[in-house]
Amino acid sequence: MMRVFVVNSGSSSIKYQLIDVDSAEVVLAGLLERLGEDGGDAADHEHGMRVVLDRLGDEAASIDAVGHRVVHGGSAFTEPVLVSDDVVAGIEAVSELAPLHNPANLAGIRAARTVLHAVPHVAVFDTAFHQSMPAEAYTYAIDRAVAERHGVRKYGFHGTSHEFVARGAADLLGRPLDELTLIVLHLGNGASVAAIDSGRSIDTSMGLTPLQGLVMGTRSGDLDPAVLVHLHRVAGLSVDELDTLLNTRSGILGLTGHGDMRDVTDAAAGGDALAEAGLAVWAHRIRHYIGAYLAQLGGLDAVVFTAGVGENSPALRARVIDRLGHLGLHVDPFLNERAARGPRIISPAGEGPAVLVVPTNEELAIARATAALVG
Ligand SMILES: Nc1ncnc2c1ncn2[C@@H]1O[C@H](COP(=O)(O)OP(=O)(O)O)[C@@H](O)[C@H]1O
Ligand SMILES: CC(=O)OP(=O)(O)O
Ligand SMILES: [Mg+2]
Repeated sequence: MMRVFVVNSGSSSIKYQLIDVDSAEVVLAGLLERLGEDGGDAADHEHGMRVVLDRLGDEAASIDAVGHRVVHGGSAFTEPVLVSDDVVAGIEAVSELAPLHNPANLAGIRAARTVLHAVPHVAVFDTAFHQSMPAEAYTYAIDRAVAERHGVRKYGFHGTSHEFVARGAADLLGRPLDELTLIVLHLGNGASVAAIDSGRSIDTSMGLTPLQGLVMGTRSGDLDPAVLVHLHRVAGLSVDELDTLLNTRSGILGLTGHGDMRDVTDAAAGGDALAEAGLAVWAHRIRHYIGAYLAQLGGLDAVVFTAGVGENSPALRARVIDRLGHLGLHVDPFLNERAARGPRIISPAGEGPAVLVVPTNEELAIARATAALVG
């Protein structure tokens, strides 16, 4: 029986779960917030880890290994690794590619290694699953020397989720993963699409950073890169202001004034024209990627919805799929709308690709990867 303590460390929070890997049981889960702020749960990540261990009480002694979510692994990390001083240095080396995420992930790793020094630690990367993309998919068409010098290419994120969900889709369809072509829509606060051929990612919508691709809660996703130059020149926005605009004041929030998809769907249902227009842009972008990835895959067995929005909103799933009947994609209103939680098929039986809902579980996937590595 192996127990893995899973840590998802953000800049001001630590999310954690203690998971019994064999039974997939979550023994304990929690969240520390507002680290470093007045009245927050702890002064810094190391104090935070000590607070977490206090909360675990007697269960702390049962931890066999620690699994850490690391958002950016650059090109160096193609699978989960045992954390060593060299690995910490390697993660640090790619941190400038993910300034919003990696420094916080590293703070969590350092704190946890100090406080839980007797057990092995494993880093599991969001980027790893997408390292199978071919060069034509990950290459940006800019000067090669500039791109190579600065590590500028598409990396892709949410890989732990895309891989977990692809396996779940194969189980649900009762077919081997290596015979399937899948388009996975991870629609949470951050959102991305992956084209998966025979269990391998061949393209994905996020890029150098988690800003590219779909319209997200607060992130713009795709735009003409000249928008940045234009706003700098005509509006005088600085680099930091542009960064903040695109990452925190754009996306659904920027279009509708609401950051939470539940509020947007409520507002649209109540006749709010901006909410309706925002959802139209959101769905248009998703359909754009479904069409592109159908072409790249050369065939399609299933479209799979996952994460907060994808798992919980029948109305938004229908909004995406209802205009894709010409591709053979349909949702059955009864199957789509019925209250259910587990993996399920929501398309009518018959011809054409299936449409599925497969709940993601990044923490369980990290726990399993950690257990597999420390054996
Ligand atoms: N019933 C629902 N209808 C629409 N959106 C929902 C529903 N339930 C959850 N969501 C949305 O899911 C998003 C959060 O998804 P989640 O995968 O938990 O994100 P993250 O892990 O990136 O924080 C929020 O925007 C929330 O509004
Ligand atoms: C990589 C990323 O966008 O993660 P999240 O969805 O947790 O913001
Ligand atoms: Mg998420």
